Amino acid sequence: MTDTLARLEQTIAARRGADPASSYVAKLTARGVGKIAQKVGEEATETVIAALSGEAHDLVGEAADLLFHLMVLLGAKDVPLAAVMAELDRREGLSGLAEKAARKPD
Ligand SMILES: N=c1c2ncn([C@@H]3O[C@H](COP(=O)(O)OP(=O)(O)OP(=O)(O)O)[C@@H](O)[C@H]3O)c2ncn1[C@@H]1O[C@H](COP(=O)(O)O)[C@@H](O)[C@H]1O
Repeated sequence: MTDTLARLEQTIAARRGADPASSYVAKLTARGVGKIAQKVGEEATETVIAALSGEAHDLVGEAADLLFHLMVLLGAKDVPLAAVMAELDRREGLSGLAEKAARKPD
């Protein structure tokens, strides 16, 4: 799963400077961070709508669009996927500590 996102990160990095006529990543990147962020917002909204009123396969499609555009945004801001994964790992560790503390006898 993480491998898929890691491969996508590499593909996006490789395509960013390609010809916008042949690459959606290049075309979107050329329009700037504001446009990329706007696309993330739109895809997030479409994901919410699919979750509330669509079929499961609609949600899968919209979630894929959202993740893809989020990856383009991270790339445009030079934020590596590894940094996001590390933050999730850190939170997982925190939640483990909280669980241990809760289980600790008085
Ligand atoms: N995962 C995706 C992916 N998901 C969605 N999309 C594109 O995202 C676009 C979203 O469509 P929209 O109608 O929302 O956007 P739009 O038509 O540009 O309209 P605007 O809102 O921008 O005006 C479509 O053109 C989809 O093809 C993607 N384009 C590329 N990828 C990945 O990126 C790789 C590199 O793609 P290229 O840069 O095109 O080579 C591909 O091999 C894929 O792995």
